[in-house]
Amino acid sequence: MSFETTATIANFGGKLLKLAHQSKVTTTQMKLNLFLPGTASSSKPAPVLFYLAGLTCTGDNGAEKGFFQAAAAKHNIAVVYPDTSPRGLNIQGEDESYDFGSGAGFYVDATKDPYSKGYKMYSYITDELPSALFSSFKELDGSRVSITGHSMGGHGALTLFLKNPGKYKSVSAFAPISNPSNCPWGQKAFGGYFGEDKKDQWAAHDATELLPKFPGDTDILIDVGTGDNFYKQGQLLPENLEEAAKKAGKGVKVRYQDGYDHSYFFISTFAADHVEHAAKYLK
Ligand SMILES: N[C@@H](CCC(=O)N[C@@H](CS)C(=O)NCC(=O)O)C(=O)O
Repeated sequence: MSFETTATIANFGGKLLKLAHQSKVTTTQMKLNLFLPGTASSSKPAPVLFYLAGLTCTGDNGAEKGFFQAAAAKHNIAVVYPDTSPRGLNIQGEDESYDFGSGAGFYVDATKDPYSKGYKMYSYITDELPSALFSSFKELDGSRVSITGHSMGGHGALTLFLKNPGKYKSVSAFAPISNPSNCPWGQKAFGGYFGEDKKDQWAAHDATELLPKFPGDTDILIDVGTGDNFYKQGQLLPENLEEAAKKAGKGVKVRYQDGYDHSYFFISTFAADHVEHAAKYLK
């Protein structure tokens, strides 16, 4: 599957590519950004960090405001910034709310009509997109891949890692939705994408439920700002994940960052730490 490169932007000694391609699973054109460090070549392919963005975002937010490329260039890591949902499926109501439909795919494969038509972000991110990228860009090393994300994308990073042991070398998250079955954002999304089958379908995409079932130990880095209004409103629930980790004897380090909010000012402050966390496992 071939990509169209719509822009090539010099950045931190490497380049940021703006890409578009046709997706079979979403049935739409999908856009994304790809940062290639200057050192990456077909003879020395770079390991890859996926950054999954949050509600209302596209692949541009992280690339423009996350400040990942500076640290990624230093560690010779490529960064992939996918979109957060299909665009333009013309499902009725798809564009009506900021936390469901467009910009809010939740990194799941919807099973409920009408969203089951193309809201397949789980298959897109875990399978179709990496296969397409690794066959098109020989500068990428598809055997060394890590994942991180913010908010809804933090939920995506955690659940994709926990559901696919061995696929990702490491995971970290910024202000992740850590227990979606128990917060308003998650309940709205899972109800709309899966229906009411909480025991199977909801639990299968909930980091707090998945963590105890993960084979082997984990080393999960999470940052949450204490000034984050969504944290204060109970949308993120990192304590539930910490509690599950404690009970199951798994490694989860949540750093509560004093005074930081939910924005990209928070993400950019700690981006280098998350790239370094991935770099430890991508060497
Ligand atoms: N628009 C929503 C907020 C959504 C929001 O904060 N989204 C986060 C991710 S969950 C984000 O990164 N927004 C885009 C940005 O800050 O660049 C509201 O009005 O409450």
